[in-house]
Amino acid sequence: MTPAARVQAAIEVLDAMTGWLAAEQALTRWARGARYAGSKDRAAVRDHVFSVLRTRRSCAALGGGETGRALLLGHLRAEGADPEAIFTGEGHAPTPLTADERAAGRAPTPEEARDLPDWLWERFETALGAQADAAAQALRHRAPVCLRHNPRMKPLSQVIEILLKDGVATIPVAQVDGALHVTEGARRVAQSDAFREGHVELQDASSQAAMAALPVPDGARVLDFCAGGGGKVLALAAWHEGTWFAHDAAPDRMRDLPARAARAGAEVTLLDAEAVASAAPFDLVLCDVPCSGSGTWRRAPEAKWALTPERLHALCYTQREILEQAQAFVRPKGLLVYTTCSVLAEENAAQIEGFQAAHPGWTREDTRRWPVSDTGDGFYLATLRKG
Ligand SMILES: C[S@@+](CC[C@H](N)C(=O)[O-])C[C@H]1O[C@@H](n2cnc3c(N)ncnc32)[C@H](O)[C@@H]1O
Repeated sequence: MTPAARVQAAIEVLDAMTGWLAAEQALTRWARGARYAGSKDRAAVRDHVFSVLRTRRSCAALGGGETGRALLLGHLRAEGADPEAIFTGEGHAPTPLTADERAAGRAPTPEEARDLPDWLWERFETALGAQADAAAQALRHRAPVCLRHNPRMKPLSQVIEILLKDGVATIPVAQVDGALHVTEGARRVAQSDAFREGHVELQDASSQAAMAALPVPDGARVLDFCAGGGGKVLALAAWHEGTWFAHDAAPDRMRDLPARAARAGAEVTLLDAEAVASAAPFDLVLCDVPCSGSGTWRRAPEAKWALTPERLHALCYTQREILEQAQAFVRPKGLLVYTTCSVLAEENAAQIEGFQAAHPGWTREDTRRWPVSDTGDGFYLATLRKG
């Protein structure tokens, strides 16, 4: 495909999403009907679509509208590219720009340039103060790809070499032991020997730093109460000796966990709700709760446009319910750990304050926040000890 044909494909994918078809679904549907597209074409179309979604509001201002064509036009203008050279109508290129399209578009206002809905900007300011703008700006750019080294396998220096042989270049992340920032070949990670043999896992550096901050006693019985794919419990199992349990209200979300655990040489027991109750109490219960994902919106940029105050309210309700359920499974003097990949105060500090108000016997031992940065997502951690 030519660069212009890739732009046309991205326009079609964005138009298919206007009925709220998710980006991944719209891309898959397009790829099924575009057998001629190679992996580089698919990657380029995906990059266009995700770049637009991260910066949708400023692209709409620059392109003069919300259609796929206007958004791509705005994106090209933002990148300093010459839209006339792409919108040629030749081959599979987008048809030439009309006079109206040439005249449409303007520089984004400061509000539009943040690429956040206004109601969320207010929440960013409340939660992050002077750092709010940096967070909004960071969310406009592509996310870093990070790996977690498994110290139970080969030493880190050897693993870096093994990855390099498979075309994956990495550099260690400062201040996060064992975290590697992929600088080249991110799309080759899943096929690399180092990944298939369990030397590394894909995991954001902030999540790794948060798990590394947990005081897990030797031999602890640990329950990952919202385990999903198990990234958090697998990180803990790689660093500590303990007995590891995983639960999720949607058990299907744990379907990859046994294979991931086997690859990492870890043993994790999956528990349904009844089994959690009979296996309790635990020394540490981790609640990596469902959240707005506001610290990770550069990976899932549709979410920042789809979130509503009502949906946020419902998420906060679920988070409270989860804490309430999970606290009952912690042994006396044990730890309850609450984490989100959100930067919003109502999902973070306010939840912990609410919990402590309802449960005065618990002491807060630690609270940490990771900003959205070049190497990691926005992340929040609070550790509470039962009285
Ligand atoms: C943020 S995700 C977890 C990600 C996972 N810990 C990881 O590192 O990959 C939140 C998970 O909480 C689960 N969940 C939602 N409500 C729950 C509940 N009431 N009890 C337990 N898990 C719940 C969801 O199914 C989802 O898999």
